[in-house]
Amino acid sequence: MIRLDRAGRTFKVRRNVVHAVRDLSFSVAAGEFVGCLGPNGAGKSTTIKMLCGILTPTSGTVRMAGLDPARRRTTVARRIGVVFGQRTTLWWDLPLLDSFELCRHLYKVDRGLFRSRLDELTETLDLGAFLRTPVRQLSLGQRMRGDLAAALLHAPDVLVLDEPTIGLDVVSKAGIRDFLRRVNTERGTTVLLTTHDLVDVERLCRRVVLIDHGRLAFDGSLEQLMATAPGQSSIEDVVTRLYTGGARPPGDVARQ
Ligand SMILES: Nc1ncnc2c1ncn2[C@@H]1O[C@H](COP(=O)(O)OP(=O)(O)OP(=O)(O)O)[C@@H](O)[C@H]1O
Repeated sequence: MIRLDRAGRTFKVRRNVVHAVRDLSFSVAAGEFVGCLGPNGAGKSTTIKMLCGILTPTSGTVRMAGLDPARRRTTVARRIGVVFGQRTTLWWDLPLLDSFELCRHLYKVDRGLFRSRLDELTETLDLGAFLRTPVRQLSLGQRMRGDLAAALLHAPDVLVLDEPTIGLDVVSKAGIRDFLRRVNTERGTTVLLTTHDLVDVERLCRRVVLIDHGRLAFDGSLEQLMATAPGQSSIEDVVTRLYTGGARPPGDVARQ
């Protein structure tokens, strides 16, 4: 469903080249729930942006549902749902319901299907009390639930999540995790989740890919991840060890 083959992305910053992602290869099969980990500046968001077609790789190839996201952006957009936890995709001044209606138009979702999906999402994400509230007046937790609903209204095959639990309290996080688990197990939606919250990973992901300095540093099951540091009992200790293993400054910068 998702495939990166030696994908790379550089950015020119004045006279420097930043290698945000380099030689990155991994794939995600239909129905998997995969966690994408990495320290700050590792290249996770850049990877996600390439998968969504927001950024074009400067080397290698990226495929989403067999399609090149940069060339087939509209088709790919209909197959995927995306949530950027740090930035809403909803219309700030509009009531949540109007944002959903705009999504319906953008994704050309049949009115009857939209109604039934909206009813289902309203119930499972408990949106009823604030459907008519402008997005700018929503709390972070309410807004995140709204963003998740917007990402799923067109029933995508793949859900790509960039830090969807950032800033949420423990109860809100638990609710979102429960919802995501159900989306994956009951609907069979493929999920790629980037997060710094290791509880998200422990509770949701059967497999983990770890990116460090733009490169793949680990790809395996949660059990295999834990086995990389025998004697460490918590995932936090294991991941800290992996992050600090070959520590280099973030954002590997090479002089041109
Ligand atoms: N548009 C851009 N222009 C220049 N450099 C960029 C750009 N976007 C990302 N970078 C750089 O690429 C590297 C990877 O950034 P990216 O946002 O992908 O990391 P990340 O793993 O998502 O980090 P975080 O966990 O902090 O969100 C960083 O060094 C960052 O500064």
